[in-house]
Amino acid sequence: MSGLRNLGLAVAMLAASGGAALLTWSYITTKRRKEEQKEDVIKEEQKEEVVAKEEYLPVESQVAERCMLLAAREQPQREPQTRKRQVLVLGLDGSGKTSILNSIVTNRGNHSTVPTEGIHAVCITNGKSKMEFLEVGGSEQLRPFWERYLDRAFALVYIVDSTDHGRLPLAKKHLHQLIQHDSSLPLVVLANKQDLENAYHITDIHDALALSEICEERKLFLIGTHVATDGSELPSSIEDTQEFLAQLLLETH
Ligand SMILES: Nc1nc2c(ncn2[C@@H]2O[C@H](COP(=O)(O)OP(=O)(O)OP(=O)(O)O)[C@@H](O)[C@H]2O)c(=O)[nH]1
Ligand SMILES: [Mg+2]
Repeated sequence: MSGLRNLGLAVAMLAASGGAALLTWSYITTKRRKEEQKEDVIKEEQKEEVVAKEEYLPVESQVAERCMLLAAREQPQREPQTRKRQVLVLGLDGSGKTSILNSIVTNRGNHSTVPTEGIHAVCITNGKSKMEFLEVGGSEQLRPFWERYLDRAFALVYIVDSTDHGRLPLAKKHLHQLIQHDSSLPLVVLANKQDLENAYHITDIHDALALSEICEERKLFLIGTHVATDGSELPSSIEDTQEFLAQLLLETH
């Protein structure tokens, strides 16, 4: 629109005062272009500052840093901001988020023994599709940060410890608060630790989390999972979750 306006202005000036006006106009537009370029640089710098500020929490894993470096090297051109490749992984502390992510990365049962004190990111490349999983620790101090990461995600994976009966109401409260922020974000609930004897069955988890109250328009899945303790092969439930997310990513873009 402003290009058209400039052209109209140039034609009018030419008609009125000949070639000198064209030179004047081209000088003005060159100057304006330089000013615009300068503004672009300033805007880019401001944007980077915002992105830096948005990294609220220390990145725990070196895998994440490597993943980000690789991503930066592989993609000289920035992807459009609308292209979301991130799966946000949330759930109360001890529910098994890191253990599940470690198992996906190593392709076998891989338990975590260290609570996540910030964020933990892993990058999975499957053929041409690349997906980032971002876990934010589930401790009480970190839960207020959870919702800040929702905007970047194309799906939310919410993990519950199926044996932590006493804290299911708390897990439910946080889940319902989170999904209020985005009415269409696909939700995958993993009822983890199904290997343990006292684990609630997924139908009990369905009821305890009041999943029937979640709007029908949202894609919602509930899967029973466990992480093998003996380092054996990735349980099929986790493989299915991974495949399902890859499919969701394809559908979303
Ligand atoms: N038996 C069994 N134990 C599990 C399973 N998944 C995780 N655990 C154990 O549960 C504990 C917590 O697992 P984490 O993966 O660290 O849990 P988290 O959700 O990442 O916890 P935070 O990082 O503190 O939010 C660890 O001792 C794991 O070994 C599972 O499927 N079965
Ligand atoms: Mg963790």
